[in-house]
Amino acid sequence: MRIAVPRGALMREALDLLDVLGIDTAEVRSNDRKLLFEESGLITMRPSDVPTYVESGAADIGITGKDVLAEHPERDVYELLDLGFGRCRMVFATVDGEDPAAEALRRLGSMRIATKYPNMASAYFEKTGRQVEIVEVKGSVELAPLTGMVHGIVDLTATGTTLRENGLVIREEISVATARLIANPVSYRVKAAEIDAVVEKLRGA
Ligand SMILES: Nc1ncnc2c1ncn2[C@@H]1O[C@H](COP(=O)(O)OP(=O)(O)OP(=O)(O)O)[C@@H](O)[C@H]1O
Ligand SMILES: O=P(O)(O)OC[C@H]1O[C@H](OP(=O)(O)OP(=O)(O)O)[C@H](O)[C@@H]1O
Repeated sequence: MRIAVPRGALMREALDLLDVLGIDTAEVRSNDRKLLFEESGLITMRPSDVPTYVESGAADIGITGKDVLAEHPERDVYELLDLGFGRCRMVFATVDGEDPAAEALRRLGSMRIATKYPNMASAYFEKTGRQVEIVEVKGSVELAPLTGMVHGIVDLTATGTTLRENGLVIREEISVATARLIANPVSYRVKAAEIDAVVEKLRGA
């Protein structure tokens, strides 16, 4: 079985869980440039690429954040288990003080919002009846309102440090995300016993 493992924030705890399954993660832990580990069946990648590899069948199962899955609901993967770790919140934030986004809405009838999650952000503001123009950025989203490029951001926060260090405050909480175990639908049928055994072990872990 081939398993897609997220690098970055989710990696250490994902590998700890794979240890529970009896998979040897030592080589992955000791080599942060190599990507495919033939013996253990592990392939490592950015969390946002995990559903792509799992949907294509290049990996049978994988671990990624709920936020990644929510941004791309069209991906044909099964979500099997909430793994509990990697907990963070998707929030709407602006600079501290008088809310520039509310002000823009009043003045212009619309606000500019920077995010790495354009689909989730659009859906949220549509649901709450506000007109927005989404500016997609690839990272360090907190910079966008500080430069005057946008009136607010939609981004993930865990400790709140990045928001605080950049003078931003949470105005609204949109959702909570944790790491999820996902599977390729065909793999799930063909390797049902093996994948069910993984789910049971991880549920107990
Ligand atoms: N404090 C946090 N900030 C952002 N993401 C977090 C945090 N805590 C846990 N996560 C989870 O980790 C994932 C992001 O991990 P990481 O920051 O390593 O990726 P990235 O470098 O942003 O890569 P990608 O291009 O896939 O977004 C998120 O999708 C989320 O599920
Ligand atoms: O609330 P905190 O604990 O400070 O964590 C939140 C920060 O972490 C993430 O960024 P990441 O390090 O993934 O970099 P990025 O902004 O380039 O995606 C997220 O996008 C926030 O910027």
